[in-house]
Amino acid sequence: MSFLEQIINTKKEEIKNLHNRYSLSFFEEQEFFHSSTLSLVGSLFESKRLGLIAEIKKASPSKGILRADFNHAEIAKIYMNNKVNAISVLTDSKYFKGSIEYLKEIAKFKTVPLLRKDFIIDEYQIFEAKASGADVVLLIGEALSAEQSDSLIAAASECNLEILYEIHSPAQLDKIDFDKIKLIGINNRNLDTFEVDIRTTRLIADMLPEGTVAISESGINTPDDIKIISHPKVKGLLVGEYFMKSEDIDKTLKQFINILEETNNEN
Ligand SMILES: O=C(O)c1ccccc1NCC(=O)[C@H](O)[C@H](O)COP(=O)(O)O
Repeated sequence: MSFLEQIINTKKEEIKNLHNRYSLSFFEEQEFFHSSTLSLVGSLFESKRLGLIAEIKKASPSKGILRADFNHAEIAKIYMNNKVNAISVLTDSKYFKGSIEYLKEIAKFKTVPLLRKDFIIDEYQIFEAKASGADVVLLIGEALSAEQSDSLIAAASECNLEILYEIHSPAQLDKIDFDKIKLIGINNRNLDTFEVDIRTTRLIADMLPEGTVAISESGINTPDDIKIISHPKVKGLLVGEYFMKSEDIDKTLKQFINILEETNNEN
């Protein structure tokens, strides 16, 4: 069984519990379910530099615990104070030590769009995301059939949530309905082997149709990485581990944003 299949099996169990515990009306009764959302796409287009989605990620399956003194709310405040374009909140508990509660708490003081980062395979997870204050949901192409994709896209649209549709190989492009999907996450990490190759971004960005915007995800640390990723269709980066491992997240983030601004001025 591949690692992704293993995660999806865990999700199926979690979703059974979610269905048993909550009715759809429970989500509809939550305050966030009816509040307006913040636009990641809008933020990327308004940005004068390459966009940045900074991730809140306590642990990863490939590296284990990334940050011992982890405090989701403090990290979120640092990200917001530095005006990142969005915050990605890992809500998977088993493999990433995340929580949907982190998303709910951060949403109470959000000033930038929040991405629910999880392995979404069921509409209930979309309704839960909206009820917890998310603005964007991640859909992972490799984890979904065409039918599942269609119903999740419809549910996200019903909830007024934007979609970041993630792929990590050119073969996964064939499944995408580009009339509905405009924001593509190109994951430089192979989800089964955990291998990272940041050249994946340009390889796939070259194949995207006009009107599509890409975010490069995973394994991004240095100014050289940013240069290798640079491509007209790539409007943003998603960075987790690099910030999580920093002794001083605020300082590291400021330096990173300076590099993004300098890179922009050079182009
Ligand atoms: O992070 C992992 O090890 C991982 C393993 C298997 C599936 C997904 C995984 N990560 C999810 C992500 O996409 C990353 O958290 C995100 O792109 C940030 O990557 P990084 O900057 O390398 O932390």
